[in-house]
Amino acid sequence: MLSRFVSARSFQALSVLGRSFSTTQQDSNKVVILGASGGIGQPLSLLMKENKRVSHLALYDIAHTKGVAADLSHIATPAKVTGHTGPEELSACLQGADVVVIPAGVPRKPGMTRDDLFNTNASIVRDLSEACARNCPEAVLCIISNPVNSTVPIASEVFKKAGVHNPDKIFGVTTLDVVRANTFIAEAKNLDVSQVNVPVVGGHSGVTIIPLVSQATPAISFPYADRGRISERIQNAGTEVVEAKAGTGSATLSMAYAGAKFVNSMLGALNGQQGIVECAYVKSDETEASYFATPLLLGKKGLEKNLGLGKLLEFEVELLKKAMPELKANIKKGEDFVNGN
Ligand SMILES: NC(=O)c1ccc[n+]([C@@H]2O[C@H](COP(=O)([O-])OP(=O)(O)OC[C@H]3O[C@@H](n4cnc5c(N)ncnc54)[C@H](O)[C@@H]3O)[C@@H](O)[C@H]2O)c1
Ligand SMILES: O=C(O)C[C@H](O)C(=O)O
Repeated sequence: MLSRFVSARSFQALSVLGRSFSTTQQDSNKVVILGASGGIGQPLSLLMKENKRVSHLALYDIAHTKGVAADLSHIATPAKVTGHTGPEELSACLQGADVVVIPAGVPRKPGMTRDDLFNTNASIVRDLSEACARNCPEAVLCIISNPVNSTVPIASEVFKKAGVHNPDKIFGVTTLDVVRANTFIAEAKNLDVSQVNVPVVGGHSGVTIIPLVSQATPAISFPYADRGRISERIQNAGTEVVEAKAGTGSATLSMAYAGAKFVNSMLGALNGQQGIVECAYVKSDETEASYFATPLLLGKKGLEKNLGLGKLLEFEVELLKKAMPELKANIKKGEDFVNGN
């Protein structure tokens, strides 16, 4: 009940903010983007440059960052933009950060799973997390790099090793799953998409993505077969984009939109806005998986209250059961990677 109530309020707050996710208020926040020259990094940086909550936008990548920063710096919005290239410029980029967003790493090609990215992206996220733990241990981390089911545990283990772990400040960004669920369900039911909010829980890969259509706002229902079809489409939406892009990458523009939405919510909460709820993948006691996405009430210190799973339909309980083995294996793989097991 609380979850419904808070979700609806947060949804109204976001509606008021409008589609650019900017506010009329000028806050003083440093946002860092690691992987800023990439397919997600560039449009996400553009959206962050437009956000009035951002006073300093610091962009880091191993290549092309100076050009992206110079380009964005000409936009007539208040955020100061700095560009940082290569490991020797990483510490300066991170110092004083309030929020660090990580879209660094390789994307999928057709035929690959997100777990197939582990070999390349695990060490990228580990090394960037080590730099965060050293330079901005108090910052909120928003991890986009796949496989999210494993990269979030990797970052947490790195922070634990450094003695600075705060589970309320490490988030796997699963907002794109919610954005897709809202879009597909609004289309199917001929609703105004700006009024639709569908929680998506679990992880961020295939069967671990669990849309909770029974908890949608406004309340909707589907016949059993349609419920199965729409849930599968939400679970496979990333693959739909990977196949349409035919070897040139995965979702970038919709991910930038989703990332900007999540970071704007986070900045709002960190700066004292109340009642902000987003689904994200965090350290969790809600299920037998030690990391799990659920609706979260955000606050001045990051995660304020996990709003949990709520009441599930039998259909959703079955989805949850199917997700567990893959999710638990992905989490263990990430933890073992850092701890050398
Ligand atoms: N969480 C989600 O919902 C979601 C959605 C879409 C994509 N993704 C993931 O986001 C990641 C990035 O996707 P993309 O399309 O932007 O890829 P991309 O290849 O276009 O961009 C990645 C960027 O990361 C940079 N990079 C590589 N190693 C780095 C390092 N050590 N430090 C800093 N930067 C580094 C590259 O130079 C490049 O600019 C992928 O892993 C993809 O699977 C996640
Ligand atoms: O599908 C991918 O590989 C990228 C991302 O996780 C997505 O959901 O679009």
